Amino acid sequence: MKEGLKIAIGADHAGFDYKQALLADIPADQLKDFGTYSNTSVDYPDFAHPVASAVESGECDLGILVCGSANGVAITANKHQGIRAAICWNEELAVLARSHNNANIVCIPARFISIDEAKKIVQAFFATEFEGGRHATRVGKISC
Ligand SMILES: O=C(CO)[C@H](O)[C@H](O)[C@H](O)COP(=O)(O)O
Repeated sequence: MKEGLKIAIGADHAGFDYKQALLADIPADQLKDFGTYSNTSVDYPDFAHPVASAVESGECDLGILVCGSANGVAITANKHQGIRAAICWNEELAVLARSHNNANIVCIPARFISIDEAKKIVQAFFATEFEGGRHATRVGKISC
């Protein structure tokens, strides 16, 4: 984990166990956990919006969102103007999300990958820098 990086994390009940496993790899002083805090059924927008707001405001540098398919949290997070949330189900997609799309939130499909895969995806996401160049031109055209 890059020193000084501040990470926001959130999940619904379907992503709770994965969120807890991911917490173990992030220093507590670099982390803000927006919940949920149990396996009790909840609504994913209630956790995706706070994570997206924290990254959008600059309170946090990058975000992690976890739900069953990653669709719900990604759809919700991408409603925020300053957010580029990417669904990643392998490491290569995580690298491309950062290097080509300057994604600032990684969305994990907990019901479709293993916890070990999720950990590798998050590490790859954090370890990759945006390439800029031609990709910056394209990312600049995303916001309407
Ligand atoms: O948004 C989703 C579906 O695209 C997430 O995967 C949720 O985690 C899922 O809908 C939760 O489903 P449940 O049957 O209420 O556990």
